[in-house]
Amino acid sequence: MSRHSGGTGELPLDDEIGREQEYVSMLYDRLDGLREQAARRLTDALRSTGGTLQDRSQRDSSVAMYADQVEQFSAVENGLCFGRLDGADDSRRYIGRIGIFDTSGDYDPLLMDWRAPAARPFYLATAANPQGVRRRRHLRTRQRKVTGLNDEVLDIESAAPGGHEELTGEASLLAALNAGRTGRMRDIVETIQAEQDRIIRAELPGVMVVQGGPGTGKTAVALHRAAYLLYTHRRELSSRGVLLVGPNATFLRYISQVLPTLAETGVLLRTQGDLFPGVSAQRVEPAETAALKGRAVLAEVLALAVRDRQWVPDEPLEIEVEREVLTLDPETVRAARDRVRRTDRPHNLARALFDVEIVHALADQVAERIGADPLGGDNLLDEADRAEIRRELREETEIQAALDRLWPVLTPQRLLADLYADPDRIATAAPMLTDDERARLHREPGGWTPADVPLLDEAAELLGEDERAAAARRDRIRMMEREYAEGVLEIARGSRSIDVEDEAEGGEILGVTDLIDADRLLERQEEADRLTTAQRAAADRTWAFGHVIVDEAQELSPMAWRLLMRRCPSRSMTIVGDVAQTGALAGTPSWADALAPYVAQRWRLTELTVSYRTPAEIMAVAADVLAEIDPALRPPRSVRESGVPPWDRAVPDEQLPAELVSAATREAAGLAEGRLGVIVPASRVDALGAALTAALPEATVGEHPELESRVVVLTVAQAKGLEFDSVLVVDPDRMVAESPRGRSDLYVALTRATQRLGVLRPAPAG
Ligand SMILES: Nc1ncnc2c1ncn2[C@@H]1O[C@H](COP(=O)(O)OP(=O)(O)OP(=O)(O)O)[C@@H](O)[C@H]1O
Repeated sequence: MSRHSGGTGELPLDDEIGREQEYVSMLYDRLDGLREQAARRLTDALRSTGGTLQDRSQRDSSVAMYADQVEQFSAVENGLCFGRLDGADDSRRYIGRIGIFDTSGDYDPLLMDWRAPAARPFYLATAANPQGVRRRRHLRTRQRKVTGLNDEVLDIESAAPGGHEELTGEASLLAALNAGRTGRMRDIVETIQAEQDRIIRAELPGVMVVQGGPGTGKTAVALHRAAYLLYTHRRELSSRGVLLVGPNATFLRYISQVLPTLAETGVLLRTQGDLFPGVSAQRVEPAETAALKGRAVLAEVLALAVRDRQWVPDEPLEIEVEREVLTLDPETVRAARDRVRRTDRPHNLARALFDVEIVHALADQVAERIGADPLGGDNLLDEADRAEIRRELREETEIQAALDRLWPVLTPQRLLADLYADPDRIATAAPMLTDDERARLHREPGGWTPADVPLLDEAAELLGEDERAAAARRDRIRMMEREYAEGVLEIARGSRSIDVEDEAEGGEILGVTDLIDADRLLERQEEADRLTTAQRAAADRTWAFGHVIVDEAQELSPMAWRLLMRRCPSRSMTIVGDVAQTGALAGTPSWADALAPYVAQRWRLTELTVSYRTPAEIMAVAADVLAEIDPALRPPRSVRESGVPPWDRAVPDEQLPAELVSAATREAAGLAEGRLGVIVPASRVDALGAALTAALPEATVGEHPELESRVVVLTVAQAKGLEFDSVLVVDPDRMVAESPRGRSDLYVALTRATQRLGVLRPAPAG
């Protein structure tokens, strides 16, 4: 029989586990009850028809609410309850993923949401500062079964000898850190540490930067903060939404499970490449080109590119209208253009003013001609006649065609594609760039890169939204509404499985999805705002989020910052990253530089100092590389040692693929569970990836590698933010040589392992 740590001397462990099992089983019964109730209410709301507009709108919000609840109650199934706090006053509070109340009695909390203020001592209480807590208990569960306990008694005498006072729930923490990785990030709700808790629960307004070395839990903290903010500021944030931006699609897949298991589905996860609705930026370009496009000067280039489209012809422009020729001379066009420009309206919205100016000038010509007094007196036409002429001219296709040439209404995509495609346009728009830089911008149309997205956004601001853009937005919303309606029905269908023992009810629930399909649900809900906030925000470029969280924020270029700041006019932001890990050439080596244009000095810096991922032995290797990046930088302190020294071996280059295969085979075989990451220079990923996948069927490589495979081959850019139990870093010198920020890349590569690290390098020739 095992004993629980920090033994209490009260009951034998098995009895204690038995008691906790009774309580936990009761909580699961309640959870089932809540889920069934929500599923039943969802079914009823879906089935009911008719009523006034207000009834229908109310029903639509009920459908959304109950669908959400069913999802949330299902998502918290694993680890529903993970802790207990015993107070010095003999009170007892159970802590879990959601709050559950005793609805049959006094509404006492049976389970307290980890985000509630009363749950906070679970993360902060220490023996030195027990905050009214006598004992903190971590409960370990597998599915619905309690499998173990860890107790900490919070008084100085009973504190476990050799324990780290600064760690809360040390035994549970170390168990979590040493567990095999699955290829998906897990939440850390059971073992959040005090320095992390302070960041998670920091106040909502303002810009907070979280700087921390590799493995200090920045991503975990960012995700838990999103969940905390939505819980604590629900009313404020539920209508404006929370946006979380990550570095690439692989990373977003890696973290995608975390928020649902915290019962939060309302956060929009996006990469920079997805931040312009309607564009999916998949095209690849050289790092130097991306860096150039990220520079702030591109905002000026785009402004000039827009002005360049406001054309003044060199020669008079002749327009034939009903067999008569009207002439627009350059001076008239220039004067009209200058007057319109002075209004400072975005280009597309200013077009109407330009039309008025030009039509006026043309109408004057017509009036001169047809209204001239043959006797030499004043013109015979009055203002009403002239207005009629203007109205008629405006309808003429020839005139509209001329206006389209002089001041074309443009989409951001059109503007940018035309600019890139034409060296003359680039020359006019970018006089401040060098010849080489201008040459870099030139390219044929065909898809967008992530670095184009902030430029499209900038262009959209300069152009303004015209009718076509508004129509495209409505189409996107319509499409998402359909997906949403299908999602709701899927939840209704899925929720039936909870009811399998209740045949009659189960039959009824199934009946609903037979009765109504997504199209009808969509039609029925025509009048209401049916989409979740996150969905509406995703379709709308001009959406202003209530809070924006950026992970790996050191990678953002100045142009990307401009885009993000537009999405968050309230400047309520959490910016998470590590300037020592900056890989992108346009990324930031300084938070102050990146933020100064938007908030000047009004941002606060918080730091995470302990690495939970990287064991001390591996951190020592990475520390040497960090010192080469900047001798003033200090690596985070590792929370544990793995007892396994990292190895470093040089082999002749021609033998490197074979050596790598055998090292990977060995490492993979040594993993009881967990994952092996093989991180290689970008220029070698194809060849080494092919060698590994040929030899190891469980290996995967590619643009979006399958992270759940046991062996994953990736470049540093792909490995950013990820982790593996064991890591092989291949050809580190080439990694460093491949980019001006190569040392930061190597630092990232060396800090991805939770247990073991091997370095394989080609031996110097001769
Ligand atoms: N309090 C904690 N309890 C349990 N695990 C934790 C805790 N804090 C961090 N971890 C674990 O440490 C690992 C690293 O966390 P995370 O990926 O958030 O670090 P990071 O600072 O974002 O790293 P990087 O800069 O390398 O991307 C993850 O496996 C995470 O679950």
